[in-house]
Amino acid sequence: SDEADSAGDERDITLDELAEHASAESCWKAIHGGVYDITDYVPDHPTEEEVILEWCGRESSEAWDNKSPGRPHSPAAERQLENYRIGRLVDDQGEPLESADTGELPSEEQDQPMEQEAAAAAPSPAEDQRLHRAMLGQPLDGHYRGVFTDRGEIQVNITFDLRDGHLSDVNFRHLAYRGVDYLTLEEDADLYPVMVQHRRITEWLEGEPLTSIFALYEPERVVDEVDGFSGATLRGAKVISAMRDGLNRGVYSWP
Ligand code: HEM
Repeated sequence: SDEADSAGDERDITLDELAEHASAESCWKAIHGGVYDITDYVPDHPTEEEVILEWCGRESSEAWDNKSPGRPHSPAAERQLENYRIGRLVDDQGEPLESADTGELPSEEQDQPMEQEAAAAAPSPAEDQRLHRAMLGQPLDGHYRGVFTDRGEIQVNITFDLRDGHLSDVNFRHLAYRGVDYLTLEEDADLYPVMVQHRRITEWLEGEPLTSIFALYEPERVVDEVDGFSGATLRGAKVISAMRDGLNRGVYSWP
């Protein structure tokens, strides 16, 4: 019967035999446990031939699953691939191999990358855009002023403009801590680098969406070390607080 014929066509193929078909004249690939003779398909593949030829004779599951990083081939491509199946990949003992590296079973293969992806995709608090939009609402375009005050001392007074939800002209009107006015520090002052770091914050925010202010909870994302002062010396939380104070007060003046 046909069924017996196609079952008979299914051969056990080792990595050594696979490796003998590594050219355009005879191009075999192993993908998730199957071996495919795609010699006739190569000219039809929708890329430069080199992209697909470099995998001839090799275990190619990684390449198949990542046309570009994270983008697998479509279900239509999978159906097409099955037309070229000639056997299954086995090790020297004749045991089926899911991929050349690990010999994992298909079910394990599928579970693991998804868990890893979910872990990698979970945003840190500084990255959670949905939460940030919920926290900020939809502020109007305009010019804003806000302050952060601690124990009676105004430490941060910041001004900024919003246009289409994006920041511009972010400036400190006042920046002080324990009686030291950072904005009037001389260049040779010990704390001058901290003022430089705060300036970098305002430069970094320029043109960014408003939600990006939350990145300042992790200031090392935003500023490098300056003369031995790390991002940790910055009080990003104060800047965030001052900006949110400005938003709460509402538009200070219209553009
Ligand atoms: C193993 C090495 C392979 C690599 C590195 C590779 C890479 C690519 C790339 C870069 C594209 C570009 C278009 C896009 O981004 O959608 C693509 C599309 C495509 N490839 Fe491959 N490919 C490989 C093998 C194959 C094989 C063996 C087949 C079928 C027998 C195939 C079928 C297709 C099809 C049908 C598309 C159109 C888009 C889709 O349906 O996903 N490819 N491939």
